[in-house]
Amino acid sequence: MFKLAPSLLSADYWNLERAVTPVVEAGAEVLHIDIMDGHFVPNLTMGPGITKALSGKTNAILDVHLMVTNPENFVAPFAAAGAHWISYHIEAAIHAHRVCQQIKDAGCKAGIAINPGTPIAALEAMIEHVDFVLLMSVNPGFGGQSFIPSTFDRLAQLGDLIERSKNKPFIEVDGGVGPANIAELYRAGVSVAVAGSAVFSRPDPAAAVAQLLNLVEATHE
Ligand SMILES: O=C(CO)[C@H](O)[C@H](O)COP(=O)(O)O
Repeated sequence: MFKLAPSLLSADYWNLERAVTPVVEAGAEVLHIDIMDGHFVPNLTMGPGITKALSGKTNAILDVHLMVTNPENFVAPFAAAGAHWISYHIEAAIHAHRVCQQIKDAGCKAGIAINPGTPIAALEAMIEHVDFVLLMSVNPGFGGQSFIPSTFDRLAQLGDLIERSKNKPFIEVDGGVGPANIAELYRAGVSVAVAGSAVFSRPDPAAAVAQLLNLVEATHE
């Protein structure tokens, strides 16, 4: 089942409740929470406090994307704060297998994220272990960037890798997702699409969610 994951990076931090409630009511089942450390990526965002503030206040899945070095230091605090899914970067994890196990032991789904410049083959050893792959379709660090078209080739490569694997992680795509590409991404095997500016920078975020979900739904007609 396809899920839309609005990214809080583009939400109104002044009143998160007012930002989040209508998009969840409009059908967004996942809230994507971007954690940036100013080191792995050149930007700073939030810590576990925001995740904790949302935990128990919404039915949405809390999807924490760690764009940090030393991800092993941040699994426990985000799991304790109420994260349901936690992803970390293959480029940042020296002990990728250990981090995956930490996430699962904490009771969360484990995702491995990969940057546009990293070969898909880098995921080979982890594909048997993770619950999902977070394929970046922009270079991480900022919202509102343009979707990188070669993501579609990479989706095909990732699909082949998953096909050869006994484990079947789902695919989440993040960056530059909007009305122009969401249906094609779904057809290419994406189960969860992150959308920041295409939801929260629109005048009516709930209507934007409905439009994006309808575009996916229309592929079944
Ligand atoms: O991880 C991210 C940036 O690193 C964001 O989740 C992503 O960029 C979403 O924003 P937009 O949909 O505006 O591209």
